[in-house]
Formats: sequence, C-alpha cells, structure tokens
Amino acid sequence: MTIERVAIIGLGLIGGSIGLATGEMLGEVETTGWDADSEVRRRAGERGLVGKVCDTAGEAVIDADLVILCVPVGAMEEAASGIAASLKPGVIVSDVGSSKGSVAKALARALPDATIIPAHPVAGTERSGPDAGFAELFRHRWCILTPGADAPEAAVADLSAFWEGLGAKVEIMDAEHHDLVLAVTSHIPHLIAYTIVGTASDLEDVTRGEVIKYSAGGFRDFTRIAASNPVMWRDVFLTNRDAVLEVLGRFNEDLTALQRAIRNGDGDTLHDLFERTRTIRRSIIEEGQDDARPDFGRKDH
Ligand SMILES: NC(=O)C1=CN([C@@H]2O[C@H](COP(=O)(O)OP(=O)(O)OC[C@H]3O[C@@H](n4cnc5c(N)ncnc54)[C@H](O)[C@@H]3O)[C@@H](O)[C@H]2O)C=CC1
Ligand SMILES: O=C(O)C(=O)Cc1ccc(O)cc1
Repeated sequence: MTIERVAIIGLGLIGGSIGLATGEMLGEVETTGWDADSEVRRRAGERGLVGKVCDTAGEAVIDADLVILCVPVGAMEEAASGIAASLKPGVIVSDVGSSKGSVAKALARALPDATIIPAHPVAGTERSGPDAGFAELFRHRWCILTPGADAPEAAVADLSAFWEGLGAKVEIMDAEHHDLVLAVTSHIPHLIAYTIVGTASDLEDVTRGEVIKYSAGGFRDFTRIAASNPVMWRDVFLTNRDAVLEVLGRFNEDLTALQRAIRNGDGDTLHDLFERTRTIRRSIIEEGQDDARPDFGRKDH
C-alpha cells in the first residue's frame, strides 16, 4: 500500500513540521490533523500546518493510511485510545516519541489489533507549539524505526519511504537499544543542561546577577537546551528511567574521576580527555549533524 492520507495527532513542533514537510515534499499526500488544545488547532489552521484541521480526533484519522501520534510520550496512550474506534482496517499507527520501549507498550495496550510501528525522528529544537514547526526539520536527519518482531515488512517499508520522502535517513533498531543510545546522546545531555542552568540560577543570590550578565559561550549553549519543553522532557525521563539511570551512573563515575584529576593537579588526564572530545566534535560536524536548526551544519547550506 502506498500512503495517500496521513493523520497527525498533536500539532506542535514535530506534528506541525511533519504536516508542513508533507505538504512541501510529498504534495500528492493528503494531511489531516487534530490537537487536544483548541488554541493550537486554531493556530495550526492559520499556518496551514495540515491540509485540514479537524474538530475531533476520530474525524482526523477516519480515512488515514498512516496515523502519527505527535504528543508528549506520557500522553501517547490516551491519544491512541482516543482514535481506536475510528481507525480503518490496515492503517499504520506510528509515533514520534523520544523514548520507545514504554511507548510501544502503551500503544499496544491501547490498540491491540493495529499495525504499530514506533518511530523517532532525531531532529528537533528547544521550541515547541504550533508556531515552532518548519518543513526542513527532518532533512538529512536520522529517523529511527523500532518495529516489533511481528510488524509486517510492507508496513515498515511504507513508513520508511514516507520518512525518506520528508528528507530523513531511516535506521531500524530494537526499542531497548534505541533507548540506551538516546539516553547517551540526547537524554543525559538535556539532564546536564537542566542541572547546570538550575545550579547557576541558584547561585544568582551569591553572584548578584553576574551569571546572567557574563553568560558567554558555554552557559548560553546550555540555556538553549534547558529552555526545552518541560512536559515533554519530564515524560522522557520518567519513561526511559532504566537507561537514563544506567548512563547517569557511568557519567557520575567519570565526573568523579575528573574531580580527582583537578584536585590532584593531574593535567594529563584533563588534557587527554579534552583532546579526545574535540575529535568527536569534529567528526559530528563532518557528518553535518551539529545542529537541528535551519542553516546550521548542513552540507547543502
Ligand atoms: N521537541 C523535539 O525536539 C522533539 C520531540 N520529539 C517527540 O515528539 C513529541 C511531540 O513533541 P513536540 O512536538 O516537541 O511537542 P509540542 O509541545 O510542540 O506539541 C505537542 C502537542 O501535543 C498536544 N497534545 C498533548 N496531549 C494530547 C492528546 N492526548 N491528544 C492530542 N493532542 C495532545 C499538545 O496540545 C501540543 O500541541 C514528543 O513525544 C517528543 O518526545 C521527537 C523528536 C524531537
Ligand atoms: O534541540 C536540541 O538540541 C535537541 O536535542 C532536539 C531533540 C530533542 C529531542 C529529541 O528526541 C530529538 C531531538
């Protein structure tokens, strides 16, 4: 089956970007959408994020070949339950959640008979809401699919083709591996940013405004990440608890080793690590993966 009609539930940054990208890059595919927030629906209609913003979730999905749930991870089960009675036979139900293991279980509970293929576009920004989306978001970015063992191959191929049509590169892996990898590359970095910005803000009383005043380079970069959507990130940490705690344990050990090196005046340890991390940064830039925002780090810009 080729995908002719896509329904998007949740019209914020990711849902809105999928709608815009589909309109721009897959012009023959029809899009419908719905969001639980009426103000978001109104704004989505004004911006033309999807072809038709519907009044109910059921109306949005009724003719769809592909339904993509673009809500916070903790709201996936409720969103899936809300469309269960209106899905047409053979529809593919997918999502874009940043953690995958617990979402797969939640979707299977809500839609026991549906073809479910979870996905995670590894592309985003710190912004959220219906004004944040843009059509280019997924171009040259990875989209990871985590189909269960029983997922029909044809449905996986259709969903892969859809994401490739939006400019993404598709990779397939199991949900548990995804959650460990993303804990390292995305979830812990966000936790570190939230922590350092929180600590600096607590120190504001001591420094009387100087943290903000002199917030050059490093701290500024952390504040961008720490401005990310609180509901979304609360849900990511609650649903990817095991992998996050495992990686955090390792991180704490490494931080303690650095603390010891500083206390002991062990410059070699510090220098060796900083050399190694500089190389990692260079290889990320060579891959064109260094920033999700338009005009950043792309080979074609
Ligand atoms: N923000 C990012 O950079 C990325 C986010 N993701 C994932 O994408 C999903 C959506 O995130 P964003 O688009 O950034 O969030 P967002 O906050 O911009 O949009 C989410 C939308 O879902 C709506 N919503 C909440 N519960 C709902 C429900 N039960 N039914 C219908 N609509 C509902 C909200 O009203 C909101 O408009 C999350 O699961 C997140 O983990 C994935 C990749 C990147
Ligand atoms: O804005 C950033 O730096 C991000 O890291 C965006 C992002 C957030 C969550 C994801 O699941 C994927 C990408």
